[in-house]
Amino acid sequence: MKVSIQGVSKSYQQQEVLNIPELELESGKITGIVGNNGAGKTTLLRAILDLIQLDRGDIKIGEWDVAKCEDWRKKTSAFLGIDSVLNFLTPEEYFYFVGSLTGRTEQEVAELLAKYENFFNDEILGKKKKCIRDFSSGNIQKIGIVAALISRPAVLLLDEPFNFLDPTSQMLLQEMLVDVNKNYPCTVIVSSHDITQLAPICDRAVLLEKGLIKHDFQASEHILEKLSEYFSPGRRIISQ
Ligand SMILES: Nc1ncnc2c1ncn2[C@@H]1O[C@H](COP(=O)(O)OP(=O)(O)OP(=O)(O)O)[C@@H](O)[C@H]1O
Repeated sequence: MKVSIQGVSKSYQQQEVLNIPELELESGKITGIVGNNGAGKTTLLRAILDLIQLDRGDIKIGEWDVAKCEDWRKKTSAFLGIDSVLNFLTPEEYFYFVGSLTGRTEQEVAELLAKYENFFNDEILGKKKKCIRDFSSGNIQKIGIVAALISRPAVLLLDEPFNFLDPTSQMLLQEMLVDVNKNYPCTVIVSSHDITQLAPICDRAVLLEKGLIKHDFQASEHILEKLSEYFSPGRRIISQ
């Protein structure tokens, strides 16, 4: 399912933080959203999820205008950081709750969780009454990411999913994203500063700078090399 962005603008205190005349994120691709601090990555993801009111513009998921209907929500999942996880629940309670929202039985959720056993590394499930807030940041991150995968969405948005994860878990997450993208199939939109983890799995990387699309790299253009060049400290000094 594609995501279409048309004539979008958002300002805070008269400062425009997002201005995207046109952007289409193709169905079934993995798109990376990259940019320096404050570039507008989270704002873009929140706008796609209709969590902020735009000053102008339209965003569609499939044929659904996200601001005008709710149907797209059944096909869309997101992880927007560890603060967005219901941390007073145990992991199991949270997974079954999220599953119930999309009509999954406990058996279906349990089967899906078994698929992520390796990612959980025996740290998440079966911890009795331990609430999510008492887990480490990396493990809360894992809980939030897997919860977003439970509905097997047609569109998946992840904000900084590699944060807090150990190197093995980062590699497993790469495999998980490629798996959902190819096998379900799912349009994956990932914002991250971690270009070494992100670039190898991306079909495309949209680079934001001060709310504008500065570059739009395709996989054939050696995304990691281009991004490494863009983010090199030397370049920032030269351009100042
Ligand atoms: N609710 C808000 N009120 C005021 N300004 C905001 C608000 N939300 C975002 N901004 C501003 O919008 C700009 C873009 O923020 P955003 O969080 O989208 O950037 P980002 O690319 O995700 O940054 P980072 O990499 O640091 O997480 C920033 O200047 C930020 O201060």
